[in-house]
Amino acid sequence: MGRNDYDDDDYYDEEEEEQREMTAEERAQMKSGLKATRDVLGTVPGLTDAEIEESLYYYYFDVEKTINYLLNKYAKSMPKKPKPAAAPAPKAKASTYSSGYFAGFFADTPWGGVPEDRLSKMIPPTVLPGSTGLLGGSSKLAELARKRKEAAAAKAAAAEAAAATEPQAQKASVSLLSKLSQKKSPKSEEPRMLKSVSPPATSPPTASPACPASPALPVTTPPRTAGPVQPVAIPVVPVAIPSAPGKEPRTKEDLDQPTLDTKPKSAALSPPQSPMELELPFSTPPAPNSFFASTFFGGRIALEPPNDVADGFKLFAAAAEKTKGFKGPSPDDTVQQAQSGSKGLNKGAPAAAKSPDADVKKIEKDVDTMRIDTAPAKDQKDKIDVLKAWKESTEKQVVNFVVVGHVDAGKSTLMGRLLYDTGAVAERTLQKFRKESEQIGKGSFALAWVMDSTDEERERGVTIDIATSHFSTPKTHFTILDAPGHADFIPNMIAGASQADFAVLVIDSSPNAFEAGFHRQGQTKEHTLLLRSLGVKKLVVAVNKLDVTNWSQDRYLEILQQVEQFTLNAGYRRENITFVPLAGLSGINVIHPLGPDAAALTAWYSGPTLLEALETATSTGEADRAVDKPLRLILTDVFRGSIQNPVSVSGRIDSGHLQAGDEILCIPSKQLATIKSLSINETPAQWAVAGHNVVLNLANIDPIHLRVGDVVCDKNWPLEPKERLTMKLLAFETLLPMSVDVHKGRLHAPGEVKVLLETVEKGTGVVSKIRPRVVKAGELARVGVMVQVEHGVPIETGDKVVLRSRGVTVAAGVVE
Ligand SMILES: Nc1nc2c(ncn2[C@@H]2O[C@H](COP(=O)(O)OP(=O)(O)OP(=O)(O)O)[C@@H](O)[C@H]2O)c(=O)[nH]1
Repeated sequence: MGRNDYDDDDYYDEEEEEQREMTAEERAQMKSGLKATRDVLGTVPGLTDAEIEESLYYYYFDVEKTINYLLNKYAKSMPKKPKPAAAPAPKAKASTYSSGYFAGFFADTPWGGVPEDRLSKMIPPTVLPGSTGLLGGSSKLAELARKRKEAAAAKAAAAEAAAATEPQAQKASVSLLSKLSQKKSPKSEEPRMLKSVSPPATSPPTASPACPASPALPVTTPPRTAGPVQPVAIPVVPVAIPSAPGKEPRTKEDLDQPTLDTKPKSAALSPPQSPMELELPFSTPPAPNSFFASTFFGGRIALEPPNDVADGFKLFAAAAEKTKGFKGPSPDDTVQQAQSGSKGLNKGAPAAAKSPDADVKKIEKDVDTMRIDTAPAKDQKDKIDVLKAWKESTEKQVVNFVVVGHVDAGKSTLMGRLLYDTGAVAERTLQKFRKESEQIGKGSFALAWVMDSTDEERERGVTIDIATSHFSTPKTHFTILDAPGHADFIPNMIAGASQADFAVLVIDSSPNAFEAGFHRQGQTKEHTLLLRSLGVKKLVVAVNKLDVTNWSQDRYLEILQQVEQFTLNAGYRRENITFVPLAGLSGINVIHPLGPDAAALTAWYSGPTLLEALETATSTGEADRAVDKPLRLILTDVFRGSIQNPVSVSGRIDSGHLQAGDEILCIPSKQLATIKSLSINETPAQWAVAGHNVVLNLANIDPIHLRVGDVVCDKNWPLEPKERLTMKLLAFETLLPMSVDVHKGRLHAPGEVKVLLETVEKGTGVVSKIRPRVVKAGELARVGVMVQVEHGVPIETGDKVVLRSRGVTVAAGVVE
């Protein structure tokens, strides 16, 4: 067995673990942890240093968890006034994840090397009230969210008024959380975070650190009376769009709050404002910087190592959770379920999902239909030489791109403009939206509505999937991938990015807006980095809203320099990045550079328009396509095309090619099917190659064998479904043996990080530690992941996979 292999018994050896000597690093951690714990707890009768050390060891030197545990254990003997827990968290030791740490992880990714002055503070995408747009909610969604928010606020106000007049009624209606906020007795001022998680019932158990005996977190239990919020306990519900109504967006100060803050977070303890919040025991609390963000920026600002108090809560949450899977649906499961349950999604749900009480006539009809659902596979001699046909083809090339950027950067408006100016949207439609948007005093959103209006997704009320819009030029058929919605942002983005040839990064150049999107709580950097780690190599950077700066060349260059430096450090090659100054609202330099209004721009700019940049990114994209590799197509939908086509599937061909009459293999069901006919972007076709978005009408297969996320492949080059994956990955968060969601494009499966095989040194690839107990954020490692899906998942060597846990991206890497 190779050193990277693992099997069912491959857990840590408890005895061996207990007997082994501590390393120098561990001894140092022990020393600083002991001091930090004592600093917070002070002298507690009966609490010895040995016990603190034992607890620290058990909790992987995590000070916060240790304190949590000891506080609970010695609650009774604690002095009345414990040391203010709001005191600054024990200073993390200097991070080893300095800039340049990640160099070499992605072959062409010079991670790090970010100059000091460019170091920035990043946060996960913020849920801003009413925020809208691509990868962040459409304008219509914003409207929906706003209305919901208003309704919720009105309801809350009414409840408050009623409560003021009738205390008894208040008592009955007020939620547990509001009770908590009312009980702000001195006692409740005790360090709440410290009490947030129940430690093991007795003394630190001697169970294997890999399989802590601590109980699983009470996933569904509401907080106890004096208990704090449990940020990790509740799955994200996609419809819980706004943060606490009326609450200001998070400030930098919020984010800088030490975790040991004794003050209850107002978002967590304020009375619920809506029925949704009554269900959820907390509003999204201000989160500390994610390690994902910290990892990439190598900054001093947020790079506490995992044993630091500030991140200990998260680590404890992960460790305390049973490694045998989530107790209920994982956050990403919740998102997926919400998506699947939405009206209209997966129009043709597999027959297996139908009720057994289906109408007999319907069954007969289906049987009849199945009779025509047979198609002979083509003889070899009838086959088209697809590669030859493709090379000789004068057909338009087909290209997908995903649009990202900070909230309000103007993504929807810009894409609306593109659709309108290229003729994909009729003048009449725009007029209609102008009128409608003006009626609600938001005339400037008309173009953004164009973007939303082109897809039936918005008809469903909530955009629940990746929406697509199309436009064409004489040479190219473009598909815009739009994955709106905040709560399900990352899974959708993973799916969107996995289908994209390149990305358009939209930047708001107006004063302070660029800085907000790029430096502070902005999403610009996080989007860009996540895209890169998902394999997107090309960027078109749209420096938008330059009209606001009077087409200032200086402003354009200032932005260009900063973004260029950042993207190069993030692993993009200079030749794959194109900057375009423009204004989506007026349309200057989107597809037309000229005109009287453009004089201020053309005075100093003679580069490409946005459309030209898209075409250029496209042509370089062709070379990347694996047209002559084995066929791989991940299903994005399974549906009933028509009576003649009872089983249809859609997706983008990742590699290889296919043609009508081909016999294909569906994985993981391992069922063969025949392609009766196909279409590319709704146009009937005889063949298709990598990069094409196709609908395949299948014969000789029961739809019960087909699921979204399955892979269609060449029967002669089958893909073996895997239950165990060995991954080389970059950890964005502390990684332990823990439950995770495994994402590859649309594929989404529950799994478990089963064994940490080794950590690997940057650049050199030399193994730095075998069987580490944890992989810290920022470390490169090889890990074994077990997928908890019958028959395994269609993932193969070389695939890029993202691991998420409790709605947070914890690692991304390549399957070995
Ligand atoms: N002056 C000016 N304003 C613009 C331009 N493009 C967009 N805007 C305005 O910026 C605001 C936000 O535009 P959206 O297109 O909704 O931005 P978005 O990035 O899609 O927003 P989210 O979906 O919230 O992320 C709207 O009021 C637009 O009218 C532009 O080129 N110039």
